[in-house]
Amino acid sequence: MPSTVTEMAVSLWKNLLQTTKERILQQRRMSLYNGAHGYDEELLKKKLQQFVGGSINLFKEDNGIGILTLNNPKLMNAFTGTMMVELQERVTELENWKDGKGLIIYGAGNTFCSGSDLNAVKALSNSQDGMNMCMFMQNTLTRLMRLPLISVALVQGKAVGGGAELTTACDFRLMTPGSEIRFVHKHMGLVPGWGGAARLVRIVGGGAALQLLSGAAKVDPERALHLGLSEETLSSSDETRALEEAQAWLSQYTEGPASVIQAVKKVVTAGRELPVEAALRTEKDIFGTVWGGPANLQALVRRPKHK
Ligand SMILES: CC[C@H](C(=O)O)C(=O)SCCNC(=O)CCNC(=O)[C@H](O)C(C)(C)COP(=O)(O)OP(=O)(O)OC[C@H]1O[C@@H](n2cnc3c(N)ncnc32)[C@H](O)[C@@H]1OP(=O)(O)O
Repeated sequence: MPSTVTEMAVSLWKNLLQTTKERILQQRRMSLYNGAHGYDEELLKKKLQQFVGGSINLFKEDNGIGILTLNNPKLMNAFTGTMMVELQERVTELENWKDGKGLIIYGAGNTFCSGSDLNAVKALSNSQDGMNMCMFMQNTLTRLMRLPLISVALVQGKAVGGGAELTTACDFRLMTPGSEIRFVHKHMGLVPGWGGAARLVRIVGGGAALQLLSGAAKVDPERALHLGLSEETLSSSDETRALEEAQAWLSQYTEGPASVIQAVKKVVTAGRELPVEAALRTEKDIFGTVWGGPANLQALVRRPKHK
């Protein structure tokens, strides 16, 4: 039990900080869909587990950058059922990564991802399974988008269908020479269902999104840059070199303590997603987690000049 007034104040402040952190974490994890939407996640997961193959691998580097690999190169890294479930597991792992600052998503074998595995999709083509898969992937990709990490999709080769949608769940896209992003859904008699349309409109605007979806056009690095869909065209399309380039690009934004980088991403997420008053209140809460924190106190001692 705290005895002095100072100890009580410190204990109160710690409790407040903890509650704020828990509330922010809870908001981030909150799923878009649950039982109230007719969504039965456990049932869907059982079905997805029947479509095996490939893997989603996560390597957490000491510098706070996570490397997430879509690994099913035989099928151009198409998402099998087990890969969908694994992606959800990796996102949970990333949500709990205290030292994380950044994330790079890329595909094995010099290509990004060709969407969902058409073999699985065929077997799940009834409307209830389709809706459940759509809700499952929207939940996962929304959580991915809201991770307190600065995320980059490294697009080599092709990002097609659901693969194109996945790139839009990242904060940034970097493309290698000769690569393409293509929303082919129209040619499959579909529209995006993994949240890709909603996110694309926010990235490139309504007009350009309409053109890309209705034209199912191949977007090369030059057009992607022009549209603001990609940040930069890397110089190498070699897997190892492109990954090094992407890491170097990302490091300019991830330098500094994890607590501060994570707070930066959280205020931007709030600004992107919430009405302005709610975003301001969230910003205040997040500010409270860094104000008077170790990085802030050290900076006050150092008194750096920002010339
Ligand atoms: C909401 C998401 C949405 C949904 O399903 O609901 C989607 O994701 S829709 C989009 C689904 N994806 C596709 O329709 C892609 C179909 N594939 C292709 O167009 C091409 O394969 C392409 C452009 C990705 C790559 O072409 P490339 O010439 O470079 O390679 P191959 O065609 O020879 O492909 C090698 C090998 O991979 C198999 N493959 C590729 N993508 C898929 C896929 N999505 N599912 C299953 N299998 C896939 C392809 O059939 C080849 O295998 P093979 O045994 O040699 O025929």
